[in-house]
Amino acid sequence: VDLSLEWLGMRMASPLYNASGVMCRTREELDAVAGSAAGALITKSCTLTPREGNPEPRYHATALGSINSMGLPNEGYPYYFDYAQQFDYRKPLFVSVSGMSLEDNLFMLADLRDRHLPCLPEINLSCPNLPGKPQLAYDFAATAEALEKISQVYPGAFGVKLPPYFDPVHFAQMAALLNRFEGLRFVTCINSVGNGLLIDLASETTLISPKGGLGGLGGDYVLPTALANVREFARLMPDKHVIGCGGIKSGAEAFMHILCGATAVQIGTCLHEEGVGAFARIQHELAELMAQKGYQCLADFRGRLKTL
Ligand SMILES: CC(C)(C)CCc1c(C(=O)O)[nH]c(=O)[nH]c1=O
Repeated sequence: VDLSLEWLGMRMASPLYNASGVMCRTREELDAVAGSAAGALITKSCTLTPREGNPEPRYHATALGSINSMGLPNEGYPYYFDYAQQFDYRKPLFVSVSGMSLEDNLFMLADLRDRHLPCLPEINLSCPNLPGKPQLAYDFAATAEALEKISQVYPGAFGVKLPPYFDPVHFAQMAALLNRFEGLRFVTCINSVGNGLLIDLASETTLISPKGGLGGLGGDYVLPTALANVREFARLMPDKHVIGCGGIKSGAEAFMHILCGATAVQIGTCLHEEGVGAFARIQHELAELMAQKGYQCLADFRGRLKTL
């Protein structure tokens, strides 16, 4: 069974890598992912200057997944761009960018452009918007304007990290918008399902501190939403790659994401809970599943989900 893939001029020995935000804030964490069975790695979303992030507890895992309101804790963009400068590129490296404003995003992307590095940016469209406005990716006009300016500043291939959508009209509007940008070569679906609330029954208290306990959901909680977003955007944007993220904890969910059209898949909650050993385990389970089904390579089943 062959788990390798080639896309956008990059070769990956395995379709699995980390979701931005997990196991990727420090160079030690990034090196652990790079030294694991992961096929690639991506950095924590960075901002212009270092950020402490929100007060703890800001992450909590349950039997069904996780909730987080980290608040973009990161070392500042030069830390990650310097990591990308010294990286050996034996596997692809992506840098996640999530400026606190469009100006910050443009400034960081111009710096990345001028470094002429082999890494590709994944621009986090869940980044904050103007006060009183929803996150950028839920404000279509603002997203269009941002992508226009980003495309002018950054000539190379780039991708975007999308929050989940839940309405067919939103899938259609977002895909039509994203299809206008040639330089936008991939979308990563999905970011955490926003503003959930989990409660500790004994203490009658929220599980995390920030935002009155509201936080982004990951894990089993989000698999159906992640699969729907991957399948809809892969269908609506046939010329772009879709990277699947959300609810992957075994070969089965990795298989399902690829069946929905994902080129590669990212692991978040499961990686946070299990550590980098999850990559080899999930990879083995995926290979087993493919062998049982008689598939030799990922292209044998990618995007082949059947409907009734
Ligand atoms: C939610 C933001 C803080 C605006 C962006 C960073 C981020 C975070 C975070 O740093 O809280 N958590 C997520 O699950 N997804 C994200 O994109």
